[in-house]
Amino acid sequence: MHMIEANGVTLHYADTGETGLPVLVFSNSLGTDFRSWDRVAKRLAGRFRMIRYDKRGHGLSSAPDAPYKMADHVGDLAALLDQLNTGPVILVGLSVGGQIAQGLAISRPDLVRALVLCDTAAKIGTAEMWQTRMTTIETGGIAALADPILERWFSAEFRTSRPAELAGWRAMLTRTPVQGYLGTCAAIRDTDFTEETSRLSLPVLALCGTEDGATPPELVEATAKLIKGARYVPIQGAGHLPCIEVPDTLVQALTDFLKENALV
Ligand SMILES: O=C(O)CC1=CCC(=O)O1
Repeated sequence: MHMIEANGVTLHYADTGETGLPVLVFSNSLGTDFRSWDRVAKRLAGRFRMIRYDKRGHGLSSAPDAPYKMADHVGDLAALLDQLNTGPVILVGLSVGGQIAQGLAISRPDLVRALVLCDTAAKIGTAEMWQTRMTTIETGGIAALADPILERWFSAEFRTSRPAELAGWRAMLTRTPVQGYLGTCAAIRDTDFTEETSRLSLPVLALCGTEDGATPPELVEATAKLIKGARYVPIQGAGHLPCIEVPDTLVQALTDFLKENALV
C-alpha cells in the first residue's frame, strides 16, 4: 500500500511498472476507487509505468468535509505527480476523473502529454440535477440511489449476467464516504470546462460506452469535437464503466491511439 501527503490530503495510490517506461496515469469516477482500473492495468502490465490513485473522498484517501472544488481534485493530482517525479504523462480519466484530467491539462500542461477522456464531458449534468442528488444522499445515504446509479454504470446485459460482480461494485459505491461523495458531487456541479477544454492542444482520445446512461455518447462526442484533432471512439455494449465491463476493448482503443500518435 502506498500513501502520500499531497495538497493537504493523504492519497492512496499504486505505482507499478519500471521507471523509464511511458507513464500512464488513471483517474476514476464518482463513487469508485482505483480498483476500477485493475483489469486494464493487468492487460497493460510490462509495457507502462502505471499510476492509479484514490481521489480525495474515495477509497483509502482522506475524506475531508464536503464541499470540494474541481481545483482541489486537480491540485491533488498535480501534487501527486510532482512528488512522484513522473514528468509528462498519458492521462486517462473516467467521468469526474476525466474532468480532473481536463483540469490538469489546462492548468499544468507540463504534466500531460496526451489525454484519454473516457465517459466524461467538459460539463456533466446540470447544477439542479447534482443538487437534487446531494439532497437525496444527505437524507438517505448513497444506498438510496444505488439502483439508478448501477443502471447507468453497467449495461443491462452485465447487470443480469454477472450478479456477483454487480454486488461487489454496489458495495464499492455504497461504502464510499458520504462526505467524499457529496464533496465530489459539488465539484462536478460547479464545473464547466467548455471554454478551457476547447483551447487544449495535445493528442486526445475520447471513448464512451454505447449504453452509458450517465455521460451519453452524444455528450462525450460533443466534448471531443471541442478539441482540435481529438478522436472519438464508441465502445460497443458497455455502460459508464468500460474499464470494468469490456477492458479488452478499452485497451485496444487506447493502445491503437498511443501507437498512432507515436506515444509508445
Ligand atoms: O454516478 C453517476 O451517475 C455516474 C457519474 C457521473 C459523474 C461521475 O464521475 O460518475
